[in-house]
Amino acid sequence: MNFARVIVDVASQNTDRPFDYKIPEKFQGVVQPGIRVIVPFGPRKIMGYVVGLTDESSFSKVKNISDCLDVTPALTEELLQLGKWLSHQTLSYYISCLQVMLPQIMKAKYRKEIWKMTDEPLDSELEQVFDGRAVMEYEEFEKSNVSIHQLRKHIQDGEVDVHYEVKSRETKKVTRVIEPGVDEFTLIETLEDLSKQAVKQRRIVEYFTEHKEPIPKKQLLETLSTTSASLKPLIDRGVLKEFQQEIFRDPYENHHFERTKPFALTEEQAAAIEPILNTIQKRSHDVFLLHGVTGSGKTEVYLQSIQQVLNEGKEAIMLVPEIALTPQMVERFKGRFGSKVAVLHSALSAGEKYDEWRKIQRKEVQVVVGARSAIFAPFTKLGLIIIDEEHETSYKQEDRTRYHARDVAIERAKNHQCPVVLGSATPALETYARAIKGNYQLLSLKKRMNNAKMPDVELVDMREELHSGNRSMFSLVLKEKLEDRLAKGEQAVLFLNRRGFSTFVMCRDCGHVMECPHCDIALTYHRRQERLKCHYCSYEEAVPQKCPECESETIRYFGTGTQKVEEVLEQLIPDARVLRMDVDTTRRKGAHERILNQFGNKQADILLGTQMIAKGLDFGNVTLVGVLAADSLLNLPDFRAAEKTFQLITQVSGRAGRHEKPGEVIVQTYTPEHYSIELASTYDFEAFFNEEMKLRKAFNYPPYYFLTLFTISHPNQLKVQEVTQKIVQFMKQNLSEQSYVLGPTPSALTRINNRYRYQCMVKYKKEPEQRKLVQRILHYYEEEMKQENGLQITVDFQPYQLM
Ligand SMILES: Nc1ncnc2c1ncn2[C@@H]1O[C@H](COP(=O)(O)OP(=O)(O)OP(=O)(O)O)[C@@H](O)[C@H]1O
Ligand SMILES: [Zn+2]
Ligand SMILES: [Zn+2]
Repeated sequence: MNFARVIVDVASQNTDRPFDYKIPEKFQGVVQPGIRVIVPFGPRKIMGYVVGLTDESSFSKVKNISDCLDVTPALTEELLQLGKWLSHQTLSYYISCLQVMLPQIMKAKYRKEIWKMTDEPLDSELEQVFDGRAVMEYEEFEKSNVSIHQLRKHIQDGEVDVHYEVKSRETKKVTRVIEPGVDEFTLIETLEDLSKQAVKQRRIVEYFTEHKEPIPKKQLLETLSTTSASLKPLIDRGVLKEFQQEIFRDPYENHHFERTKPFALTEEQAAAIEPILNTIQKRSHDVFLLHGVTGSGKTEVYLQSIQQVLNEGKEAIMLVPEIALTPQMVERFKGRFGSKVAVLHSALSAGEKYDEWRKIQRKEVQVVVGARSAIFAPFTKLGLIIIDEEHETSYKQEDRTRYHARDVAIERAKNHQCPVVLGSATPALETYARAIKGNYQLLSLKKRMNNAKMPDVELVDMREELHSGNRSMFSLVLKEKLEDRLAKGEQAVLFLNRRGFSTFVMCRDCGHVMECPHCDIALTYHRRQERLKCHYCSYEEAVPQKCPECESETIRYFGTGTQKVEEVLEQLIPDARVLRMDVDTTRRKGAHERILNQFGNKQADILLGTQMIAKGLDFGNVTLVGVLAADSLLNLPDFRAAEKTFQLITQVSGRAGRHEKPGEVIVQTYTPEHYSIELASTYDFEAFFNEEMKLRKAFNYPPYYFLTLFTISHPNQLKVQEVTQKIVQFMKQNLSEQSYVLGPTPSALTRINNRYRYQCMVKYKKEPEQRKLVQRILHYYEEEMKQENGLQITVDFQPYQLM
């Protein structure tokens, strides 16, 4: 093959196709689909992905590939195909889809430099900037007063040139390793030949008569307390070999994982796992929904399914939501499968992530446990994909390539002819509807382990609490129960939902709320620094002493943060030992784990936290769960608000009474009559599903209709309105009668970072031509979207964030 087809690292409509490059002699055989190369492109050199090889090119002037960045393909043939599919699904550039599948660190880094091409001094200030050097960073020129016209003139005169350097960022950590270079007998012979004085050499050879495996040089020298000087003659004689070996940064290096054995499955578990195991053995594709109440032993079903896959010599991907990827969770998989497991999640450093990814690529592991992007693990013999807590919206990527891991999982499983298992106690409405229709196979676990009861849920009406004179954020019952557990030496979990909930500052006299001057949104009060911050742009200011509107001094903080709850709790129950777990207390590496360990070791009575504690926790001594403000999600402008509320209450309640001791849940709410709260308190998923489906049907929402959301933004409000209006009209004209095109509507977050935001929402059942229409729109506005701070149009074919 003489030519390679390359997707270049430039995300634009014009470059969204393969370019042909000639494969120079020296790279023949090395260049193959999936490897990363460096190619000339216009005046510069950039990175690209080889997606195919061909003997002939229809272009007359074809440039050479400059360099290869990989020896082993970074992307498998299947992933190259998947990238194509992804780019069609999400209407993103192929290059963006290829990059989303690889660790961040493998993206190229570009450096722009200016090279002086003459020995004569330049007749401008640029000469001073060069300061006697032949090469300088482009940035230095930008910082100087030399104009771009001046630079251009020098370039035209051939006196300077602008170079683009491509750097690959990944670094492999290597170490020098020693191993025997001869067989055991020769080693023994050598030992006999060595003079008695060569004590150190003798010791080394002796060591290797007993140890055949390679050992890091440093470790060898330390173990035998010797030096390189004694090693060298042995290496020179060929008795020992020294070489470089790649070592992996293992984030779990210092952990000891207790090996676990499979449990004997309960009757329910056995019935649920059987069809999964059958499908694995038959090597066919199917999608299962494992609907199991919290604590019903879903994880054990996953573990034993994976075991089956390994027995078949195949590989498995296990997806877990980022916040549930706790050390406890990792331990369950490492404990069962040991070093066969790689872990991919965002808390790892870029280097660690790359190393975990390399273990997969080098076939050193057969199981990957990870968050969303682990769905792209470069396995070639996939036998199973599991998505735990499948309803979690974090499986949807919210920028650039807006993919949903569930869709990608199903696509990959089709490619590999293997099953997908979606698991949840509260499946997404869309998923459950498909399972009922028979598109997915429904498997149920209705009972908790050991037939433990689901904890009783008591709803506390906070309005009544207020009427009876209790102004605290803790109801009397909750306070009493907390004290009761404390007395018994049992533990409690307190959950505060912070999504859509924040501490804002308001004037009690005139009602003025402190807002961000760039975004139409209230500023959040940060107590530690006594500052107000915007969570959408980086704006911040000091807390004012007086109201900027009416000069009153009665400025007050509203809303509830975990810090605030902690303080109140300290006054309410001074003896309680409280651990707080939220973004603030878990920022440091390992903090998450430390807090959970402390709680597990009973060094605290109460674990207070946000979303982070809603999932995956499995502590037997927890017998009480309190939900402080159950309705905070309900008021969001989102048609999934009720669904999210139901899911969250169910998940949190599931943390209590998981082992021998029975559990209890207190849910504080201002709207106990809301069906999502009422039905969550009786664990009635079916009833909730039916109720919610009625509403979705009435308002034409998923799963009855599909949605497409356009978000248009620009600094000028009139401009945004005008463009949105045009898009609405265009879609109305071209879509079928059965579809609804809504808009232009200001987004719930109408202004972010000084940009106005409007929406157009399309509700449809079947529009096979829709993507083409959207493409035409994007094409039409392409020029305007290229301008800095210009028009932005994002299109989401499966929107979860509607604000
Ligand atoms: N067959 C079994 N025999 C004995 N114990 C089991 C069995 N299966 C699971 N368990 C134990 O029961 C507890 C609950 O199981 P698990 O955590 O797997 O439930 P889950 O359905 O994944 O829960 P959640 O959705 O709430 O996270 C765990 O401590 C687990 O080790
Ligand atoms: Zn005021
Ligand atoms: Zn802002």
